[in-house]
Amino acid sequence: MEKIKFGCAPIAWTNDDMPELGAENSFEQCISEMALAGYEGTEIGNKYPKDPETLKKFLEARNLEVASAWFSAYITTEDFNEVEEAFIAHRDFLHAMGAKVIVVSEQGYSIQGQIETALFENSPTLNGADWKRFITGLERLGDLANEKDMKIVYHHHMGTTVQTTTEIEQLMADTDPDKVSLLFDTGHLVCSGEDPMYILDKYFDRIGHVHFKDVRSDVKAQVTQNKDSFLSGVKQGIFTVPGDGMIDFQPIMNYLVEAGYEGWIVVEAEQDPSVCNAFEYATKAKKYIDGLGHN
Ligand SMILES: O=C1C[C@@H](O)[C@H](O)[C@@H](O)C1=O
Ligand SMILES: [Co+2]
Repeated sequence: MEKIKFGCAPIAWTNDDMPELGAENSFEQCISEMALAGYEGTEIGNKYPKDPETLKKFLEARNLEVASAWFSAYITTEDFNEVEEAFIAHRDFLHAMGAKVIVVSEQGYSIQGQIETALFENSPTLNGADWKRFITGLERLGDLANEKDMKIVYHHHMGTTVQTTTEIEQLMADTDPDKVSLLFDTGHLVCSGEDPMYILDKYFDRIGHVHFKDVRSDVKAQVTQNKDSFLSGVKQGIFTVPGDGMIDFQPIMNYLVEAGYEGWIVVEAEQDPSVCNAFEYATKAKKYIDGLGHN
């Protein structure tokens, strides 16, 4: 792995959590615009070809690599054999695409997809037995990733069982660093009211993947006050690209560079592309990031 590489997530073109957002944007438009905006890699969206050879053809023509892709785990609520089977298929696809890390998020009890559930009041907490089941299952997924010389990077996320600093600390304390790494997502930390520099400094050695997402403070206040859901918040524009919201990315980038981070930084800013054009915002984000200094 050579130092830092910059990728972009397709969620700004078409949102897989709400496919009506950006339904008009095609897969080819999405990857062509990412490449044109100056990115070297992409994560994977639902419109991407499922066959690795076909996908490689499209990406190689645009000089894009696959950084990773999200896996929704239901360790706490579903039969683990099924979780494992789905994970192996996902792992093998990413391995064939040359990715080194697998984004994992536990979605058992998650309120992330519930359009009517107030985001800032209903984040789930696991009881002791569920937490133990979660940790055991997650480490098993880590073993499966290691079989292919890959690692899982756990995505802390609004409205899920691992959202807050305390929950991240618990997860890090209870898992083997050789089996479970951390994904550092600036947008989710700040949206939740956490201090991203604290997490970055404390867990730098465990961070294997980075999502750069910014937060609009006025929309966050509105979503909190109106008791809106995560999805409703996204539609209203709670997230945006780095440099367009309340987060100061300079100290974050300085830390990553000075500490010698090697891996992907993926710009991931889900918002309504009919309001905030995905290409325009991806370009603006890349310019902002380049202005911070890196590599
Ligand atoms: O990494 C992510 C993937 C999305 O599906 C999710 O909802 C988004 O907020 C995110 O950070
Ligand atoms: Co993310």
